Amino acid sequence: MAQQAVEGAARAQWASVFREDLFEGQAGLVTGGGTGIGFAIAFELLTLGADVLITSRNEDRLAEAAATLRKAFPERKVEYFVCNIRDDKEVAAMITNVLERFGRLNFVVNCAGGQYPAPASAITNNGFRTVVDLNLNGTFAVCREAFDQYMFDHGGNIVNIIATYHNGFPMMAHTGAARAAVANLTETLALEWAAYGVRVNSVAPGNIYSESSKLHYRTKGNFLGDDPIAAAAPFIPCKRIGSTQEVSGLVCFLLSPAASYVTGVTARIDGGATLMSNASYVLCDVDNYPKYGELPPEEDTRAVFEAAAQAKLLESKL
Ligand SMILES: CCCCC/C=C/C(=O)SCCNC(=O)CCNC(=O)[C@H](O)C(C)(C)COP(=O)(O)OP(=O)(O)OC[C@H]1O[C@@H](n2cnc3c(N)ncnc32)[C@H](O)[C@@H]1OP(=O)(O)O
Ligand SMILES: NC(=O)C1=CN([C@@H]2O[C@H](COP(=O)(O)OP(=O)(O)OC[C@H]3O[C@@H](n4cnc5c(N)ncnc54)[C@H](OP(=O)(O)O)[C@@H]3O)[C@@H](O)[C@H]2O)C=CC1
Repeated sequence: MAQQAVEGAARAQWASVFREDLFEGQAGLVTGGGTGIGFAIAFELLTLGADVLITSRNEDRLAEAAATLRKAFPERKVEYFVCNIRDDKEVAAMITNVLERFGRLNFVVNCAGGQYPAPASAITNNGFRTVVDLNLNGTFAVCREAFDQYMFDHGGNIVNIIATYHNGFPMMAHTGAARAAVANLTETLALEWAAYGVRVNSVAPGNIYSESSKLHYRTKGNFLGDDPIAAAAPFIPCKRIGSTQEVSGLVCFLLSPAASYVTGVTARIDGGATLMSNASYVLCDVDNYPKYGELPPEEDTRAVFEAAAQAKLLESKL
């Protein structure tokens, strides 16, 4: 969700599909909560009654996001804390800080992460290590600190945002390996921590419309122009990319009591994209697939379909 779009927007415009008091009395943490998917999750959790601390490296962006959230939710506690999740000491201090401010840590959403696109042969060892450090080691450090400092005694709920690494991840070898490892970590933690009343799940988004995803592949010289994530639409079964609100809805479900019997899963949210492995099946046109949340303007999507058709990568148009 573009932060600017929320600024000044009527709160009802972003209303959640869930019950308004779903997370009343709860408090928790969203890493990467100042931008994109993390911001949408923080926004929805606040909508549903929770107090939220957002964290990431860039203080200016965090402060701006927190100000926007406080304006939208004056009755809630919105806090921020600068933390590089690749630094173990900063992670420990960040979890301590959440507990000092809220006195509890009912949920953690690990949304901080990322990578750069490059063919495997062009990824240096240090580049690979850096991306693994961010997405795997950083996520582990946050989970373990949250457990040691609070959830061991009180139970809790963790959702890790990863990515659809399934069937390999061309141009993303580092993040594919790290995200697959987090999916496995999710299963192990779910097993070990069930006895403590802690659920641990992952959400694996496919192509999602966010400010940074638009920029993500630009260096690749993609044939479909400025928004390569959106350019994937013709090749996804539902023929569109996803919104940050759709990811947030799934996270809120997993954090809710309706998911009490769900632990250790990785839920894909990709419009069916990772099912595209059957060479004998050609995607049909789609004109009535449901939409939810902020998506690219219709004319941009149409342009993407026309460009794909012109490049003879697609027979049909939208
Ligand atoms: C179907 C699903 C589609 C999935 C699409 C996914 C979309 C998204 O994820 S959108 C979110 C995107 N947001 C981010 O990725 C933000 C976070 N990313 C980063 O901060 C960087 O990418 C980072 C993980 C590499 C960390 O950056 P930083 O700490 O600044 O790293 P260094 O500058 O110290 O570099 C370390 C190492 O990595 C090499 N490197 C960094 N960037 C690139 C690049 N663009 N191309 C090639 N190599 C890069 C860098 O050169 C260093 O290696 P050495 O040179 O060997 O030392
Ligand atoms: N958008 C998409 O299509 C997809 C996104 N994803 C993943 O979902 C997550 C959110 O993506 P999205 O919202 O689109 O992109 P963003 O770039 O907006 O989100 C990444 C967030 O992680 C934070 N972050 C990055 N590195 C660190 C670090 N070392 N320590 C703490 N925080 C850090 C960034 O803040 P700061 O720079 O201030 O540290 C930023 O808030 C990411 O993990 C992304 O890879 C997965 C699949 C698809």
